[in-house]
Amino acid sequence: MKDTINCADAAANSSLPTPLLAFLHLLYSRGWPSSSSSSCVHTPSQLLRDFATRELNAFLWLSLVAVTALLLRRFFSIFRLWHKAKTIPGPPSPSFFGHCKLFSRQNSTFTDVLSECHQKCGPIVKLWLGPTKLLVSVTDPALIEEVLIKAEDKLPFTGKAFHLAFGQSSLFAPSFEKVQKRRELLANELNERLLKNEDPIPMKVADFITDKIEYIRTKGGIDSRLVSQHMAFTIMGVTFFGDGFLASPKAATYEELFMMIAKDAFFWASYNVTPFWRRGFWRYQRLCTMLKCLTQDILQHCRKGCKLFAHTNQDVRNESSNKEMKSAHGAQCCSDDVFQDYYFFRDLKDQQDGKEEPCGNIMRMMFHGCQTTSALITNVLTRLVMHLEIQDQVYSEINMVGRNPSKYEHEDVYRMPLLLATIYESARLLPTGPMLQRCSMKHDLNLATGVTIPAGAVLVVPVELVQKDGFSWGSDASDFNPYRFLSTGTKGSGSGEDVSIAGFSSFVLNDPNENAAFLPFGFGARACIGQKFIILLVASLLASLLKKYKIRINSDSDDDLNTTLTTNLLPHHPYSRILFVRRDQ
Ligand code: HEM
Repeated sequence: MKDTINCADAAANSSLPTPLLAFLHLLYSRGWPSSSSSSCVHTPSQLLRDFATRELNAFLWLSLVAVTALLLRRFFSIFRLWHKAKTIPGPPSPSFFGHCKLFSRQNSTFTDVLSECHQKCGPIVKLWLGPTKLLVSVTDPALIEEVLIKAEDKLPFTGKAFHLAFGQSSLFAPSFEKVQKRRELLANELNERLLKNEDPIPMKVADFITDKIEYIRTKGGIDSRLVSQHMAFTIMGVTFFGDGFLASPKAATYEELFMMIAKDAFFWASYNVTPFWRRGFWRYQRLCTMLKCLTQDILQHCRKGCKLFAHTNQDVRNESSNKEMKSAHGAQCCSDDVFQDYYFFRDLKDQQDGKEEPCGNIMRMMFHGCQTTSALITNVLTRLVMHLEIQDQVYSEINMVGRNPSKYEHEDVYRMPLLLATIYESARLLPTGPMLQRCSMKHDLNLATGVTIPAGAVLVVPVELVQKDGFSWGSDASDFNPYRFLSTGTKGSGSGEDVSIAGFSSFVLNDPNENAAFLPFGFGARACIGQKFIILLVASLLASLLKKYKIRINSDSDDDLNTTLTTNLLPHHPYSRILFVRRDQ
């Protein structure tokens, strides 16, 4: 036939590119298309179309197989989760969507829901938060220890909040493997710092904070949350940036920016897909960028000592920073050598890989340290205001240790067991976070009791419940009683009466971590590494303050306090208006 030609010839006569020609020749020589052999009558374009169709079909088939395999895998893992979860007690999931009726009740918090479930089902319960989201809560101290040791990873959500705000870095990442090295380095650095410095809080820091309190005091009642925030920020700033932080004109702006970011960090991280389409998100990202620049600036400032102090930047200065500058005027600035001594991440910096955000770890530690320390100080101040008898006893104890009113060394702080016990007891009654969370994405967790927690389940320890459990803490578990952490030579735990009989010297502080139900700093592989460090710092700071001031309720808002006390709101809203009354007045 005239208009039909042999495939190979047709290809040869056409204007197709040489590599394609060679490819078609190859196909033809191998008998493709199979049906035609020597009597092939395809035109070159038909040949190409056939080829493209076959390729497309093959691609579609492969995609279908891959998607089906993925879906089957997902289906299998959900089925496995449901099947394995059967052995864990807990309320049934009433709907296909897994919604638990317990959550729809008004005014009940998540902790209330868990408390109810534990009362009904025992120390380990499951809760379905959706058809694929299984939460397992544990309240038995022995089980908690086992779970927190065995499960080392955290939920991806935790890392996401830090990542969105402070860029890529390894501290506080979900995977234990990623954080392990950094944790060790940081823990060594903190221990070294404790060994090297005799006084946990340098005198100039205590004086700086006292100046600040004096300044706010002239205005009347103090918001305990605000003053605690300033204290926490100053302690953390000096810890991570060195003494130069006290003189930094940008410190006040830095604090403000941190607080704004802290308010929204977990909200933006709660989106499964990063919400690029929300304008608020971009505003938040701009704040984060400003924070990163400011962190670098402050580091530079501290490195240069006083050189930057004279430099003014109208964009970032505001009225409060002016005041801060005035009160910081007396603070010494550090030289480069001293700065090297203080620069917390000097060792960690060398190990930083190229992908990590510069200063990412400092920002993470400032964020965590400021939030938790500020909450702890507010909590202790509130307890001292509510329990004036304990405040008086703590004051007597501080007086007995005596010495310089602004400066307490480690030794001195260890001789103040009641003050330390007051801090521990405050942290017990109101932990900074209501839950500890872990997960194991790859492997099931087999507990000694025979229960298996399937891979992918979220594990939580409701710290608030555990730390107020009568079984672990006795019949007065809900009361504020720092003496539970003290013992006298003759009997177990002490009491206020023992003070008048035997004096403070007869008290010994028990290690609170001996009680597996004491968890304000977590436990296990991911436990807080700052516990010892921060307790010493906060105790030393409070000793300096209590030596100078009585802390009292602001009489204008007595009614608020009474309401707080009588309605048991304290656990969720620590009392906020207090007065610092000078003892020498
Ligand atoms: C009152 C102050 C603080 C409280 C109440 C607190 C509490 C906590 C808690 C509950 C955890 C999680 C533990 C767990 O899941 O088992 C944690 C982790 C951590 N904390 Fe603190 N913390 C405080 C201060 C600090 C300070 C001052 C530092 C460092 C200087 C620090 C460094 C860390 C680190 C590095 C982690 C581990 C992060 C990880 O492995 O992902 N903390 N903290």
